[in-house]
Amino acid sequence: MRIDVVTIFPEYLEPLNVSLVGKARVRGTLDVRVHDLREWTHDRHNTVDDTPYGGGPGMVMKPDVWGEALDAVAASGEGEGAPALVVPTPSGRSFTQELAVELAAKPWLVFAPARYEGIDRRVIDDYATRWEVHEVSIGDYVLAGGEAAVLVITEAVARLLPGVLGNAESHRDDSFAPGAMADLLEGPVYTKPPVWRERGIPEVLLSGHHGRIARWRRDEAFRRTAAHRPDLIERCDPAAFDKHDRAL
Ligand SMILES: COc1cc(COC(=O)c2cn[nH]c2)cc(-c2cccnc2)c1
Repeated sequence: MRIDVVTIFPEYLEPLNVSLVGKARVRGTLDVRVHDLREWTHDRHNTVDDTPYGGGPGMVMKPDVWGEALDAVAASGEGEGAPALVVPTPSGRSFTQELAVELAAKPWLVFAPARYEGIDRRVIDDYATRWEVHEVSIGDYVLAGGEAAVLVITEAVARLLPGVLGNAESHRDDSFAPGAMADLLEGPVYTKPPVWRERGIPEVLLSGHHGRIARWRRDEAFRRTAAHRPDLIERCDPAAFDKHDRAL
């Protein structure tokens, strides 16, 4: 997968050089290119924003600068097919594991994190005639810029790419992974030492009885989900629980 990010804060994307995404880049599984939007300005102050038509607070990012930048990114990928443009915004489609899976199947993502009040609408309207466009929200709050959202989306997508997660970290039983049972939150996890600050481990986990352990984990996940995200319970398919139990 190729990922391009156009931003006025390239240093904000430094975390893409470390950990999971960093290793995937070294291995060649991911080709990540970060571009400074100001490269495509032509004035002395490298201006990327201007006052909003219709008045109102804040500034809007200029369409001409974004257009030149995205055209340059497009030109650098001639023959690689059209990318999907991903614009993090509070007014976008909620980013979920399902959308992460959808984006992980794309060969090329171009991220356009905005600052200020956003990007002139005509940029998205123009690119939507040539590229797939995903306006994506990572949550119901307003950030000063979309760069943090690019880090979140990139990590959630990268870990789904083949070979990116080591054997130790498996996403097979991910919370939110498509599939009725897996829409539960993760239950509690434990590791050595067996006693820590006078706290032991739930007996069932030491029993070696895999069926009982799986049922206990399912029940704990259900309990946690009911407490923190009852909305996810409604999406579960009871038949999947029976199937899960029958497989124990
Ligand atoms: C593309 O337009 C944007 C993008 C962003 C940055 O992304 C987020 O905040 C976000 C992404 N998921 N959840 C939050 C911020 C605004 C904005 C809106 C109103 C006032 N101030 C700023 C507009």
